[in-house]
Amino acid sequence: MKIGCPREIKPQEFRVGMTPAAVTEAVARGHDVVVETGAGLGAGFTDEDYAAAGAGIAPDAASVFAAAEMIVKVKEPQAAERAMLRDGQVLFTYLHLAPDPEQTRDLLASGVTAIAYETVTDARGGLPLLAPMSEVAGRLAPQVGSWALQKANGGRGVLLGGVPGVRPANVVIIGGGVVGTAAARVAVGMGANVTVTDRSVARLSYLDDIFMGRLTTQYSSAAATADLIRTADMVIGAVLIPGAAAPKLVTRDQLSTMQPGAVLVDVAIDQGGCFETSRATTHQDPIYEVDGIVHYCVANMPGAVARTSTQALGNATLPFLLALADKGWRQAVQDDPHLRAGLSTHGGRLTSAPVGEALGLEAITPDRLLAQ
Ligand SMILES: NC(=O)C1=CN([C@@H]2O[C@H](COP(=O)(O)OP(=O)(O)OC[C@H]3O[C@@H](n4cnc5c(N)ncnc54)[C@H](O)[C@@H]3O)[C@@H](O)[C@H]2O)C=CC1
Ligand SMILES: CC(=O)C(=O)O
Ligand SMILES: [Mg+2]
Repeated sequence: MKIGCPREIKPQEFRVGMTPAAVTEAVARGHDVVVETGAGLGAGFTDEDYAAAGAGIAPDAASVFAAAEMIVKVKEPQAAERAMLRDGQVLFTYLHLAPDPEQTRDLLASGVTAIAYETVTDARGGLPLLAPMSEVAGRLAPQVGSWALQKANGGRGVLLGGVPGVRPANVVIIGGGVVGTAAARVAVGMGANVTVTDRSVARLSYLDDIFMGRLTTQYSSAAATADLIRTADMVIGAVLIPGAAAPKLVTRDQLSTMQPGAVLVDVAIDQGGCFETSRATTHQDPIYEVDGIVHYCVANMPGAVARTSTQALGNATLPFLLALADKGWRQAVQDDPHLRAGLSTHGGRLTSAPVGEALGLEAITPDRLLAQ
């Protein structure tokens, strides 16, 4: 198969869809890989590294999109990229369609077969292609939140760990999955007073076990959230209902109950955000204020540590990428129900029920599509 890897064009996105190591494996199995010139530079991989791995180097994105039967990317295709997709082509990347009607419309209009990293599943109920980036974003969340808490950035001027004789900051993490657990690890390590909430008692029990008393767990309810945010210095939004738009768990009215200069870090922004006042920001301009509360809502947080993230993402995507290239998308998703869970559009049809529900569009299941 001809595999194409373009340079990411989302602002300040330095990751790349394939590492030279992934290229080597694909080429060894008889596939052709074409990489856009400069695609890996942000992650520390040069054109020479890709050429040595066996890739062809293309001068621009248009040549990559024209040549490739499968496009491998990181972020959801931007409008200029969507215009280059076509029927019969496979797109393998993050999509986050539920909060994004324009992208959904364009993917359907193009006829592309789009497989979303973030809804591919594993045998233990996890999301193996989301997890590595959630590990990164979770670790970054207290780091960027503590920067936003600094006075010069609009925050309340509170040091996360406090100092002897002065209390540490209160950090509330809503959602104790991969992001929430990684955020808790770093926030606890920085000396904050951490509370994690979740709707899964089993998950809270796991967190209680592994943190051995170094954080507090709380069942997530509207009342518990209202109570916790009043005294919070930082609230990290880390909930997920796979494929669906994030539930809004803090309303605008509630901001006035919070301490002025407190910080909201909405990691769930890529699924639309879990605070009513969240809107996606970029690494260039990451924070804004609403009613005295600082919001950090960068939808591609892992792009900030592009080398680590590219390697972690590449490790996770490689087996799926090889299956798609070796077998073709239809056989690959037929053979693997976990990869099938990522199938989002094909030939102008939406194959994700949560996206259909979020956007009011008709969707059929991947199983029905394959049976036709
Ligand atoms: N902004 C960014 O750059 C990035 C964003 N993300 C996003 O972060 C979010 C979280 O991802 P993961 O941790 O991997 O998901 P996950 O599935 O591991 O964890 C989500 C947790 O939220 C819990 N939950 C669901 N509804 C809840 C509620 N009402 N209250 C409290 N908890 C609730 C679930 O029980 C689960 O434990 C996703 O939207 C993901 O796309 C992930 C990586 C990068
Ligand atoms: C998961 C995601 O949206 C990201 O890594 O950018
Ligand atoms: Mg998006």
